[in-house]
Amino acid sequence: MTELLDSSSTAEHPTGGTAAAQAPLVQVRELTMAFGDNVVQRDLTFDVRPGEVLAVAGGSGCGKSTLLRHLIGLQAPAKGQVLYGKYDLYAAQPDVRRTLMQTFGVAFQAGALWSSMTVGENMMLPMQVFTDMSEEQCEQEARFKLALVGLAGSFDKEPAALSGGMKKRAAIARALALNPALLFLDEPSAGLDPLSSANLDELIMHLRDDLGTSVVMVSHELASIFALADRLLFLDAQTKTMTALGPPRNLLREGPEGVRNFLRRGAAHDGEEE
Ligand SMILES: Nc1ncnc2c1ncn2[C@@H]1O[C@H](COP(=O)(O)OP(=O)(O)OP(=O)(O)O)[C@@H](O)[C@H]1O
Repeated sequence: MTELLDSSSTAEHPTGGTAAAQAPLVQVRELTMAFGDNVVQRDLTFDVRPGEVLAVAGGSGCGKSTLLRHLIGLQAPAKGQVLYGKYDLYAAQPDVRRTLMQTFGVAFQAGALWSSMTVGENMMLPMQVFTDMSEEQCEQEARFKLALVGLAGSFDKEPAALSGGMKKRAAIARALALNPALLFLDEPSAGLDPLSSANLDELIMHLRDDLGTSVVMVSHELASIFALADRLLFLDAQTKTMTALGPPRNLLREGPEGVRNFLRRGAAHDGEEE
């Protein structure tokens, strides 16, 4: 497995200190993921660092979405651990696990808004369920989060009235409801036009650079990977394990051949010379 050094790992970071010096938010250790006897990926070991965008890429069916499901507590490992601080997400007591799961936000492809509620009500729901904030505070916070993602005027709208790009932004705003240090996104820009996709990239950059939010993002969009990702985790469908981890530009130059071939398709977007 190629692990290339991250030249930015000692840079000053908005969360304070340096990204490399801080304890990882998530430690994945020798994780094997399977459906019955069908092993999807084995022996995955990596960290999610504070304040980084970690992109997860690889060929179709290699297990990217399955990995996200393991990271957020939806699917137990066949082997190995997903650690949040000192806690193993799958061995923790139910109350600890519930608390851990409130430390991250999730905006998945299928994570559409509830159509029976307005956008604002959708935003307020997690706050009403998980905090003791008053109705007024929830509304204030929901309006703030919508403004953060550029949807200040959408509080009273029905989800059906939003465009594809706006729905994705709204899903991210809802994932931010409890001010998570970590956000999981599954193909955030899939199906968006280039302009909406670039706007979404900017939003993710803003979350990382200005709020210090860590983002783990499954993405097929090479332009987004080069624009956003501090590191790329590459899952190989053939060998069924990770074959590279590092900054995308480093992997483009020095990664294993399969990873270089994968990234080369996107280098043109980035003006990257080989
Ligand atoms: N519920 C399930 N039951 C059995 N096998 C599954 C299930 N979900 C996914 N798989 C299999 O696990 C493997 C990984 O699927 P996954 O959706 O995680 O891949 P992916 O990398 O996200 O794919 P894509 O890029 O096409 O979205 C695939 O072979 C898939 O067929």
